[in-house]
Amino acid sequence: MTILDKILAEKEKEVEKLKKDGFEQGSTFPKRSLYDSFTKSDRLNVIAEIKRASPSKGDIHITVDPVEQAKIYENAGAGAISILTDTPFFKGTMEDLRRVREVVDVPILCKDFIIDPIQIDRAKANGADVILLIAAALPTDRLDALYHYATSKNLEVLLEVHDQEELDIAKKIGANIIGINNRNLKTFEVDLGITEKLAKTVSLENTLLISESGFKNEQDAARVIAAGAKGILVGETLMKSTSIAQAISAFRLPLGVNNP
Ligand SMILES: O=P(O)(O)OC[C@@H](O)[C@@H](O)c1c[nH]c2ccccc12
Repeated sequence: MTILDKILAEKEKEVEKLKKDGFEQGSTFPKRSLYDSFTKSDRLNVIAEIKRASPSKGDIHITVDPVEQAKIYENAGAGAISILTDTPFFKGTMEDLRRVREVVDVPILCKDFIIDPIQIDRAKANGADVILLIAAALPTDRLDALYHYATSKNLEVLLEVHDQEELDIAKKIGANIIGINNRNLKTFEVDLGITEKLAKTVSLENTLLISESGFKNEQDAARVIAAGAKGILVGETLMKSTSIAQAISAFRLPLGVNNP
C-alpha cells in the first residue's frame, strides 16, 4: 500500500463523516482568479504554501500561525496562497483556510485530496478560490466529474499530474490550469526534470502551467521558466525560511522570451 492509498482510504472515512454531520455554510466570497492574475504577469508567480507537516518530511513547522504566515507571504510578493487542509497527514485544517481568506487579497488554493463533491462544497463555503484535483488519486470519469462540478460552482481547478498519461487525461478534460508535480506521491522522489519533460507536450497559449514541489532557489525557478511554467508551488522552503521576503523575491524572475 502506498502513502497515497493510505491517504485516500482516510479520505473515504472523512467524506462519510462529512455527509453525516454536514458542515457550516459560509458566506459567499467574491471571485479571485489565479488564471487571470498569473497569465497577465511578466514574472514567475509563487503559490506560497502553508504546510505544517507532511508524510515525506514529518514536522516542518508545527507551531506556525497560518494568518501571520499568509500575511508575510502576501507582503513578500506571493501571487496566491495554498493551504493544506488535510489534518491526519499534513496537520492542516479548513479553519486555517477560512482564517487566511479573510486577511489576504490573493487567490486561495484549497490543498487536499478531493474525492467527493461535498469536499468541493465545503472548500467553497470556507472561501477557496481554487481547488486541487490529483489525477493519480482518481479514475478518469471521477476526475472529469469533479473538475466540471468545481468549475460549475465558479471555482478554478489546479489539476495535478506527474506523468504523460495523467497529463493526457488533464488535457482531454480541458483543464486550463495544469500543475506538474515534481514529487512522486507514491515514492516521494523529487525531480524538476519531470516538469522539463512533460511541459514539452503542453500547448502554453491556452494553459497556465504550474510546477510544483522541490523548489529551493532561483536556479530551480529558472529551469522551469525555461520549460514554460508561469508559476511555482513552494511549501517546505518557505515554511523553513528565516527570510521569506528574500526567498520569494529570488523566485520571482522575469519570464523572458522563451516563455510565451
Ligand atoms: O514542500 P514543497 O516541496 O515545496 O512542495 C509543495 C507542494 O507542491 C506539495 O505540498 C504538494 C504538491 N502536490 C501535493 C498534493 C498533496 C499534498 C501536497 C502536495
